[in-house]
Order: sequence, then C-alpha cells, then structure tokens
Amino acid sequence: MRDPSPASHAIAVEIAGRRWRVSSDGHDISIPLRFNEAQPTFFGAPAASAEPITAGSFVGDVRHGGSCNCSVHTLAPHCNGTHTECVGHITQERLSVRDLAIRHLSAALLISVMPESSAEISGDRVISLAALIKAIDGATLSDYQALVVRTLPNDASKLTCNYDAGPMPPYFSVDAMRHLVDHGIATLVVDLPSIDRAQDGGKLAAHRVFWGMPAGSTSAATATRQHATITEMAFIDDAVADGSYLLNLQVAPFVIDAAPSRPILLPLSPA
Ligand SMILES: N[C@@H](CC(=O)c1ccccc1NC=O)C(=O)O
Repeated sequence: MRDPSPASHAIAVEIAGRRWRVSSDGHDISIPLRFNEAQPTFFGAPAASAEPITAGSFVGDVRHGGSCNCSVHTLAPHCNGTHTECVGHITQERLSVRDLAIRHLSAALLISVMPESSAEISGDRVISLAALIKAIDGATLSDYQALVVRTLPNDASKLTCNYDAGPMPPYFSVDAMRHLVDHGIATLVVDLPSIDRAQDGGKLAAHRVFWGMPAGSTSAATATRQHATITEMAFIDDAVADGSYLLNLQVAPFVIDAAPSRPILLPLSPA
C-alpha cells in the first residue's frame, strides 16, 4: 500500500502570480447543521427542522418501520447556520448564489479580530478599521482574494448561539468594509450572524459597500461587485492558526440568494 501521509498529497499552486504549497490536511469551518437539535439562530427564525414524509403506508423513518429514511427539511439559510449569500440578498432582482458564487478556490488570509466598543452606539462592539488593521498584522491583504475573520472571544458557543437572546452581535464598520473592497477581497467569510448590525433599520450598509452598491440601492444594476460573496456564521476552531490558506468554498446549489455552505481551509505555505 502507498504511504498515505499528508505530505504525499501536497500540491503546488500559483495564485495571482504567487507560488504556494497546499497541504491536503484541510479544516472544515462550517457549523454542522443538526436539524431538530441545538443550532444557531438569528432574527427570530424558527429552528431548522426535519419531518419524515408519509405517503399511504410509507413513513420515511426506518425507526418507525419505513423502508428508508426520507424527510422534508425546513430551514432559513440566513439564520440557521453557515451560509453563503450573494448580492441577491438585497436586490429586487432574484439573483442566485448558485450562479454568482463561482469563486471556488481563493487564496485566503485567516485573521482573528477583537471587536472594539462602538463610539456611536453604546454597548455595541464593532470591527472597526483600526481593529481590522491590527488583526491583519502587517500581512499584504492584496495578495489574497478572500478574507476569513474569526472574532474574539472565540468558543464553541458559536455552534449553537441564539443571537436574539444575548447582546447585539459585533458587526463591521463601513470603513473596515471599504478597506477590504479597496484591497480586492471578493470572498468574505465571518463567524458572525451578519456583517451588519442585526437591527440597523434595514440599511445593510456594510453589505452594500461589499457589493459595490450605493447606500439604499436595491437594484442589481448598481452593484459593481456582483460576484463577491459573504459567508456568515462560520466557526473557526482555535486549533486553526491565523495565516494563509487555500479556501474552497462549497455552496449548496440552491437557486436563491443564500444557501448552506461549507468553506474548507487548506493550509498554504510559500513554495
Ligand atoms: N438588519 C436588517 C435585517 C437583516 O440584516 C437580516 C434579517 C434577517 C436575516 C438576515 C439578515 N441579515 C443578514 O446578513 C434590518 O434591521 O432590517
């Protein structure tokens, strides 16, 4: 039998003119979605649930005598766990993440950010431009197409957090988001339920900046960055070190604005 050690699977890639070695020893940074069980929840959405189908004498549950398991699953992709969204999240045009999330492989920088107290809204914590720059810690953001943001503190409570019950979750300042756009970040992955304040009067200001839209616009024609995607409610275990990765963003092919997704980080080292 061939040696199955990870080193034997090492591959080299060139991304935007830079050569990297890729380790096949990847990290899945999605939250497992356990239907009818503990899961994250946001914005008053019902929990993702599963119900066996019944048809005549058939029941889609082997435990109840069915020949096989077959359920109807109900979920709100934006609210029940890791999902990737496209500009169709905020446009009148019904654009789908299946069509727009076409960047399957990107060079990604993983950073850990400590949100700061908001100067504008007492009690809020924000990823300000200063907090972002501190976390980037001298790395060259424009070498990457993707940014993965782990917010601090980080712990397993993010796997099942009820974001409606606790304090307002942190969110990005518009300045911080402009910085990402100015440096060409097209794929953003965060462990927050939203990059904007959960209750923001419908502004979604950071979302609009990221998709290159003017404030208040709901027209896809105004979006200068239609292929940019935002992945929210990822979970990046502390065992995954800050640094460079190849990001493989796998998204369920739902023809809607957002779908459950599974970002995989494969460690990159300079070749
Ligand atoms: N902040 C918006 C709502 C919002 O952003 C939102 C609502 C439901 C599910 C997801 C949302 N945003 C996610 O990025 C508002 O207050 O109208």
